[in-house]
Amino acid sequence: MRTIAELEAIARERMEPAHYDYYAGGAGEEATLRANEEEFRRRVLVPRALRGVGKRDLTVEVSGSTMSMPILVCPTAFHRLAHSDGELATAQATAEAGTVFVCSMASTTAVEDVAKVADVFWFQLYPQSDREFTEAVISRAENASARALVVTVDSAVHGRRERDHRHAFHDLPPGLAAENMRDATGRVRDIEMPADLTWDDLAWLRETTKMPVLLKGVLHPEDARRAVAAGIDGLVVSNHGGRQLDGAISSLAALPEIVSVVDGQVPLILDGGVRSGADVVKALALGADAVGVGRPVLWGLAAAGQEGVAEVLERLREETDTALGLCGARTPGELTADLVR
Ligand SMILES: Cc1cc2nc3c(=O)[nH]c(=O)nc-3n(C[C@H](O)[C@H](O)[C@H](O)COP(=O)(O)O)c2cc1C
Ligand SMILES: O=C(O)C(=O)c1ccccc1
Repeated sequence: MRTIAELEAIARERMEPAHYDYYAGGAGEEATLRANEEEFRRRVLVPRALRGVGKRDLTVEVSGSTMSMPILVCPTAFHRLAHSDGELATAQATAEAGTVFVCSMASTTAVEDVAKVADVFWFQLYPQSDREFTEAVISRAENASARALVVTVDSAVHGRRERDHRHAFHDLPPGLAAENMRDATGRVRDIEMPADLTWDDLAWLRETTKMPVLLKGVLHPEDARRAVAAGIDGLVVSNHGGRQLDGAISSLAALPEIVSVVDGQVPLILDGGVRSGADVVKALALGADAVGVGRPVLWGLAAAGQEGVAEVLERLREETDTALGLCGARTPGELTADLVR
């Protein structure tokens, strides 16, 4: 079984440089991109002995979806840049791993096709200024039986990504399109970053769907408090993998204050920089209910399609199981903050 770093090296060789850099890169000087991983290195685990952990059980339930491990696949755009099977390969490997695939609004495969291979999947949304169109996209996801709606709120404007400017990467190659952005006439719309969106729109969004609604990209504890007050069903603590505000706090550093305000009222998912089972255990011990992985899955996909995604997820599962046992826990729920320094 290859390491994530080995799969990334293969992905880098196989991909167009512009596409590799689109995946790998972050905003600005990429300080936040680096900080996500660095914060995991800075924190260490203090393992526990003689706890009789027996056989571990990694299963968790988040927002009504059961996952075989506390790791889900983050929404990431344009999987067909990595591999011709695109999101179908990712969704199928994730379903076979027994966890949740979050389908990006910017997927190069229609959500209806993702639904054919994924039993339990969620859908990520950038609300568009055209409410009718936004409602149509939500209906498509809901009719395709997506189990939750993840509304990304860290993207009022597009982050400045220097690598994309350097390569002049703006458009998908011919033949690929953001398939969830087709309107009734079949025309593909550009995805707008929702600059005018406010908490008022959220109330509207909340009423347009029966799916649980999670907010993705919350870092300020006051926003977490507001989201809970607004009846939001869950939060993803995230800085978008360092791709939006360079200089933003790392997601792991932001977690403890959010855990403290949310106080167990809604589930918390953390993403950004999770690269090992020990990272998963650190995030859970500090109060996340599950973590998301973005780039590692893309490296697996680019290196070896569905098999590569399966490899990444199985490695993370085994490492998480090992780290959990060595920390003296039988289940994710048994992890406590005192295990992290
Ligand atoms: C290539 C790429 C595309 C992404 N596209 C989306 C997207 O369409 N919607 C979204 O909410 N987040 C998107 N993200 C952010 C991820 O959901 C996630 O927050 C981030 O990748 C987690 O960090 P990690 O890559 O270090 O695991 C994207 C990230 C990457 C790397
Ligand atoms: O690249 C991204 O991080 C992202 O979220 C996005 C947003 C709009 C279209 C495609 C991807």
